[in-house]
Amino acid sequence: MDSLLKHMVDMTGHRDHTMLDISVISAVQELAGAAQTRVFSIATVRGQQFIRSRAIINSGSPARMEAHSDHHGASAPILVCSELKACLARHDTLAERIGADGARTLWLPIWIGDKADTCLEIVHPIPFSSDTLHVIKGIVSVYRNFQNLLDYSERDSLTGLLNRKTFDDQLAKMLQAASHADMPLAQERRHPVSTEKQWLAVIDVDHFKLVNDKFGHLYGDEVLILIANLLQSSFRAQDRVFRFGGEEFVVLLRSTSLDNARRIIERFRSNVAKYDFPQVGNVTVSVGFVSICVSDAPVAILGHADQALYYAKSHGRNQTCHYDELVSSGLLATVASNDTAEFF
Ligand SMILES: Nc1nc2c(ncn2[C@@H]2O[C@H](COP(=O)(O)OP(=O)(O)OP(=O)(O)O)[C@@H](O)[C@H]2O)c(=O)[nH]1
Repeated sequence: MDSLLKHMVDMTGHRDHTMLDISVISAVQELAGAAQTRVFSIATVRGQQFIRSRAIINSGSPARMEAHSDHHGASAPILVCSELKACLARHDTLAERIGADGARTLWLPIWIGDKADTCLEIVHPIPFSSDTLHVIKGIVSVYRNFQNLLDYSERDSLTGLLNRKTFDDQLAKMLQAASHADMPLAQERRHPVSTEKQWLAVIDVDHFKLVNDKFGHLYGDEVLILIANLLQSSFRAQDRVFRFGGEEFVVLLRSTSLDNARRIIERFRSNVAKYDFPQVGNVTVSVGFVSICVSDAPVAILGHADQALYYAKSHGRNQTCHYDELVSSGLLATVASNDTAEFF
């Protein structure tokens, strides 16, 4: 019982999804005496379900995060766990596979509302006793509630998008991980190591004050919600969309080429321009984007994207501008300061 309480205190002491994952698999592993415990994400891409391992613990070893770049490998079609696929289709909470040697693999999807995008997997050489199963289910319930709470604190209440604080955390983590690992971030702006990079786009609704003034704040709010929906449907599952504040949004685009980044951003911009907003009619957005360099400070990366956005705003709006192109064509100037570049 002491051990269970210790794990509960540990799990609920975290303010971070990764640490919560690590503590839940450590708790399950110890309390169930499992051979292996894993937590993975379940994502649907073009109608197909995939699983992606997030953290794992093997008997006798410490728990660890599953390190992988955001784009390549690491995902497996859910068909490798056919029992889990069937369980998800039934909206059920438990699936089991019995191996030829009698070993059990247990899957416990974490349902939040009618969505399960996280699952625990426990491998055990023999069947679990009903008491152990009861404890595991209890841990899963605490994990689900706490994940729900963390999710709530990371999101903007109007649009449901990730909020500014989450953006700050995720960009800092992305830069930190890239500086320790061989991730496809540009090392230096003039010498990219790969044609695939991470990108940051800042999006601002054009003349949004006019929408509020003419139609009122409720219609203004509805426009923001509909733009958030268009953002989520226009970008890919591995990209991250944030509401930065007011009528400004930020997208982190993962591992793609300049041409792809531009095409995806332009697809979104034109989706907004074509959309018939109830009552309000036509709304447009301007976008500034930049490649993320591991050597740049977050404030400099945002500053560059903002400069490109400002250029788009002051040259007609309803357009996408790429920071590096503006600089190389002489339309924006940079001044080298101590360790970053600044603009005037
Ligand atoms: N309805 C609504 N309005 C908001 C919200 N947050 C910020 N705003 C409004 O967004 C407007 C932003 O106006 P400005 O910064 O002047 O920019 P703009 O009118 O979009 O003009 P440009 O950016 O130059 O195209 C202000 O009127 C804010 O009150 C919100 O959550 N809901």
